[in-house]
Amino acid sequence: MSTRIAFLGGGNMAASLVAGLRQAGWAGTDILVVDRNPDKCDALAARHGVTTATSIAEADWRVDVVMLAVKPQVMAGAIAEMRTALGRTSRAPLAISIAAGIPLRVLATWLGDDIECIRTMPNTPSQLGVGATGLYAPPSISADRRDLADRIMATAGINVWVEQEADIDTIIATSGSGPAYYFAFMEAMIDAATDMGLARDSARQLVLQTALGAARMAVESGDDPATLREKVTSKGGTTAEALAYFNNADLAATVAGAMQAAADRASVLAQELAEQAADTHNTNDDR
Ligand SMILES: NC(=O)c1ccc[n+]([C@@H]2O[C@H](COP(=O)([O-])OP(=O)(O)OC[C@H]3O[C@@H](n4cnc5c(N)ncnc54)[C@H](O)[C@@H]3O)[C@@H](O)[C@H]2O)c1
Ligand code: PRO
Repeated sequence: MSTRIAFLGGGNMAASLVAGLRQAGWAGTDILVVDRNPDKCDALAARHGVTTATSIAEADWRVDVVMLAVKPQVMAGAIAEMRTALGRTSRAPLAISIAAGIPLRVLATWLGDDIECIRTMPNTPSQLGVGATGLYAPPSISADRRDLADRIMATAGINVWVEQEADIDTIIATSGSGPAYYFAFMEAMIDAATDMGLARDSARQLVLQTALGAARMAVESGDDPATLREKVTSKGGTTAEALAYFNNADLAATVAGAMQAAADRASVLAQELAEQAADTHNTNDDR
């Protein structure tokens, strides 16, 4: 029997995952996207043949899996609406969160006792099937449900399971936000080559193909990145000059600092949402 998946939120990341699922052969009719923005729904329906709904209340929630794919700041409200629409169904779907910075203990207060949740952190290259996803499931989740989450996220690229939830914050800082770091580096190189005299389009082609070539070598050659770097670097040559400049500017410390800032932001977000969840709980208790 087919597995029906709903996306709560049909934005950038959901669109990437839907593309990965469709490319892997998942039937469009088994995918429901619920997004209040009709343009997002229309675009996904036209491109991938998925079913869509612009209202959480009116969507058909008879699904096996719900991907929690709205922004962290609006997740509580969206889940509350979904919960009402779901009612106390006899067959609660598995929830898979892709949200940054919402711990499972907070999601549990929003989802209720009967909906189990697995936490994941995918990235946007999922849309090409070359994504990287980190996953964490609490010990209470069955092997079958873990396998289901693994099968779904594997349509997006590689999966890396972690044993403790705290590692998800490091994954956010590594592969979740990571594509943006590489894009920023590409932008800087294109600008520099253009400033140095190349036509922008030539600079763009050279920079992008170099990024693709370097990534493919790092993945496919069997050599580690340090060895590959050494193979480009002639003694007393041009690459050595550029790398010395990076070293003087402490590139490694800059990268480490940026990644720590991303992970710290995830914990701050988690703290804020935990406080918000506790406030809501207390307010409900006071009624
Ligand atoms: N973009 C990334 O690279 C990335 C990577 C990993 C994880 N994430 C996580 O994915 C989630 C979504 O991020 P995104 O970048 O796709 O955001 P986005 O803004 O592109 O998408 C969110 C979508 O949710 C919809 N939405 C908001 N409130 C809604 C509601 N009440 N009912 C129905 N739809 C509603 C919006 O219309 C929007 O289309 C976030 O939690 C983020 O942390 C994003
Ligand atoms: N994009 C989301 C953010 O910037 C989560 C990781 C990538 O918060």
